Amino acid sequence: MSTQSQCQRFRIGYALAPKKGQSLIQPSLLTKASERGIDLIPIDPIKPLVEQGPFDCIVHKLYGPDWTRQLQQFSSQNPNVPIIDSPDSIERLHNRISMLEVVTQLKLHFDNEKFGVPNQVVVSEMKSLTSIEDLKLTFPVIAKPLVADGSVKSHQMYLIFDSQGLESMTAPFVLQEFVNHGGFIFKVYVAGMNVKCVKRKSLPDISEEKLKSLKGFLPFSRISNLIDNDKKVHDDGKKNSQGDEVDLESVEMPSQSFLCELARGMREALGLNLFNFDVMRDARDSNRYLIIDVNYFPGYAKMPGYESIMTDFFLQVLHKSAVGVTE
Ligand SMILES: Nc1ncnc2c1ncn2[C@@H]1O[C@H](COP(=O)(O)OP(=O)(O)OP(=O)(O)O)[C@@H](O)[C@H]1O
Ligand SMILES: O=P(O)(O)O[C@H]1[C@H](OP(=O)(O)O)[C@@H](OP(=O)(O)O)[C@@H](O)[C@@H](O)[C@@H]1OP(=O)(O)O
Ligand SMILES: [Mg+2]
Ligand SMILES: [Mg+2]
Repeated sequence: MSTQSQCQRFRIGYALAPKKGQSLIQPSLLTKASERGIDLIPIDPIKPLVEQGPFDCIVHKLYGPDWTRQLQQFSSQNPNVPIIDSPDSIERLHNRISMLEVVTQLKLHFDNEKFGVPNQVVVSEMKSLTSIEDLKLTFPVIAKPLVADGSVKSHQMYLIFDSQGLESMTAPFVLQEFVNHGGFIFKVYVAGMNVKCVKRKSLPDISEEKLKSLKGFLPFSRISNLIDNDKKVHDDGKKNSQGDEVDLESVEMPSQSFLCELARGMREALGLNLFNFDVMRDARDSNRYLIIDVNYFPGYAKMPGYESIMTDFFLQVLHKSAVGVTE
């Protein structure tokens, strides 16, 4: 998109929790957006949205019936102003089953790559829990909260090694098979048509040998949320299952065309513009990719060059909206 002429400026309102606003709306983003004709304006969630503005677009990551009502009222008075994204579409990512169902329903085919999700089941109540074999899973498994609503507890997980560990859990939770994947994951950030893949540290592989010595369960949370500054994946044993240290730098990225096509499919199926998804490369088959998590409006500021990517996205939305109006 060319730089906007000085006379034509766009106003994008953003409604974010204070901590999120501070991490995303950095001076570098404000400057980049302004240079390209966009003013990013904070929305006060306490005041009526319809009394704020005018806006050419709204981006948000707030939840709750009152905020949804505010968005509906604003949309009814401003039907041509894009709301990024619709609360109904976002809601699908707040459940760890529905967030991945979309992936299993994608009708995409690639020459080399295979993709899917790990085997998983919902345990709604402990009394229905029988054996791991009945669940058609094998240890180790990961217990993840069924609800992924952004609360701290929605990121609290447990690596489970045996039936004793399983019986220690509190339902409801999703039980997902643990797949060895080399101690790193790919985090694929999507902002409209813009797709950016980064590498992050992950749980280390668990060899059959090591599994024999592991008992009960091991709690963990948000291990892939931080950026590895030294580009190395360090696990507790400092070695992956092959016995050598994993160097993120040496990890080969999946093909960009595969990721872009996967992102396009998810974007259309989810009806969302702003999300990322975590992808593991199966340690047993380097062409097999497993999607394990989809997050709404993630931490884009951790993405290299996020200022240009976000501004490109904003301009694409504004252009589409302007063309839509004249059509
Ligand atoms: N099925 C799996 N097999 C192996 N490792 C896994 C699996 N699922 C999750 N992990 C590891 O646990 C980490 C956290 O899992 P997940 O991404 O589902 O949690 P989250 O709290 O939603 O994370 P985020 O901060 O990305 O939202 C993953 O990044 C990966 O390192
Ligand atoms: O800041 P937020 O509350 O949006 O936290 C999001 C967090 O971004 P940040 O921690 O860098 O900000 C994201 O990390 P990356 O995937 O980008 O690594 C991811 O963990 C999301 O799941 C979180 O959203 P939530 O699931 O909790 O709603
Ligand atoms: Mg994740
Ligand atoms: Mg997540």
